[in-house]
Amino acid sequence: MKFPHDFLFGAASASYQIEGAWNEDGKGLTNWDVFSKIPGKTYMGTNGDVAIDHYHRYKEDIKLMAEMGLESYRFSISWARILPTGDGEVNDKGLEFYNNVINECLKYGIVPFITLYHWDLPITLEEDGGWTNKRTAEAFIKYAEVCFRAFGDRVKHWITFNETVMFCGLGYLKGAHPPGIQNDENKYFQATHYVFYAHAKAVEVYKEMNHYGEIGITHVFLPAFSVNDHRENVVAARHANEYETFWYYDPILKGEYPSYVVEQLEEKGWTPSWTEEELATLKRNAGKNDFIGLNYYQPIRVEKNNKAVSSMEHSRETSTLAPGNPSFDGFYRTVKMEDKTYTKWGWEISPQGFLDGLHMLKERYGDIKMYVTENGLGDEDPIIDGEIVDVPRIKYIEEHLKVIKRAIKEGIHLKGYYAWSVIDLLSWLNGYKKQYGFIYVDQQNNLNRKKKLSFHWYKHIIETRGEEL
Ligand SMILES: C[C@@]1(C(=O)O)OC[C@H]2O[C@@H](O)[C@H](O)[C@@H](O)[C@H]2O1
Repeated sequence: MKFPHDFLFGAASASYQIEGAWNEDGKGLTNWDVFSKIPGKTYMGTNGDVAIDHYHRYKEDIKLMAEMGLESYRFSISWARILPTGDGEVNDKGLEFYNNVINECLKYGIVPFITLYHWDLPITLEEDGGWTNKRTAEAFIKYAEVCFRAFGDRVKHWITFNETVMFCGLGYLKGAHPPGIQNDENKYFQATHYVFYAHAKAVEVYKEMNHYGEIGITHVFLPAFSVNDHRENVVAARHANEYETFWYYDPILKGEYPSYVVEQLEEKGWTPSWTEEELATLKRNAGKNDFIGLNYYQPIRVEKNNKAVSSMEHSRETSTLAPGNPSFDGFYRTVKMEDKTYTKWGWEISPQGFLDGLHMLKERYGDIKMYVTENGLGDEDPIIDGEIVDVPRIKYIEEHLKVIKRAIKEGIHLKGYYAWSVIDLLSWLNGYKKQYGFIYVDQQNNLNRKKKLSFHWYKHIIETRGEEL
């Protein structure tokens, strides 16, 4: 059986991780331009000043995507290219660049799927409190409207935010992302709320424009499962799902926060300073979401944490989602299990965990349309006789596509798959060591591009619409 005719086979990237040209053509400074240059913050001091120079080589890259037969390309817009000071004047050169990228995609019949925010925030807003300041939410709504007006005639698929839990969690709890704050639960929850508020307002603005496209948000999908059937561990898994999944999906799809978490925030004094108008905005717009994007890499296996946890000291290493760490509130800890398989970065490889998680989402949220907006294997790809033989990545994606096909058969409303990543790119915390792409970029040789084995495999899967999977 083939994948449905309207299922999109895609691949993804993000502006800071591929573009470079960090200070060209009127682009403003971002939080990552500054944070990545603080000694010790990134792996081997890597940063996105050049990245893989996609800003100058986008035509070559999109031509390669077309050769792969890619049906859709998910990429993000750098806010600071459009509004260099975050909420001031529009930069026409920024509009020009993304118009060129969109038009290049359409030239090959590749459907552009745009993420408005993939972590690179104009520094003026970061320095004014970032997502803990409502000004940033208001600025995002202005930025989104500028993009809808400039590109909305050709772009019909919009994601507002990528992985809120990552830029808020790593920004205010673990300190591994800007603004580099550790253990500030009040700021963390406040920031997530203003992001959800900004999302709801952007949905409202988009729908009022009658562009007849679709809009949603992308979250990390990290379904939690108990390590065994002991009651305290089952409770721990429920706690993890409430904080890591329902806190993110409920305000979007239900228009209200999960009561389990709200009650505990009140007890702990972590309740965001939200207003009735903001809460009403979430409620009013929940039903207008067209889809939810899932970035699935792994499930988590959890058990109750019974060790006292003082204020935790975090590092880049404890921030890469490998198992073995306690949750921010100390309630549970993730566990590496003997009978599971893991990537070199300690992420469990579990297509079954994805399928089980999808059914959990359907049970809670009904028949909402979903896209897999990221899935892929971070690896150090073997090079044999000059060829990049990334067989592990082929096997990883193959197994997840098989499960996606099965999920569709089981009634899960999945409409597309975007491999992370279309091309090797800069990882925020792993530099260029952790590769994800179908296309290799030679960091030692003029950033030359080269098709990997997986490029040819994915081309075949797309051509045959995955019939053999
Ligand atoms: C932490 C990490 C990684 O480097 O492995 O997870 C997978 C992937 O998720 C994406 O949303 C990030 O933009 C991209 O950089 C990657 O980030």
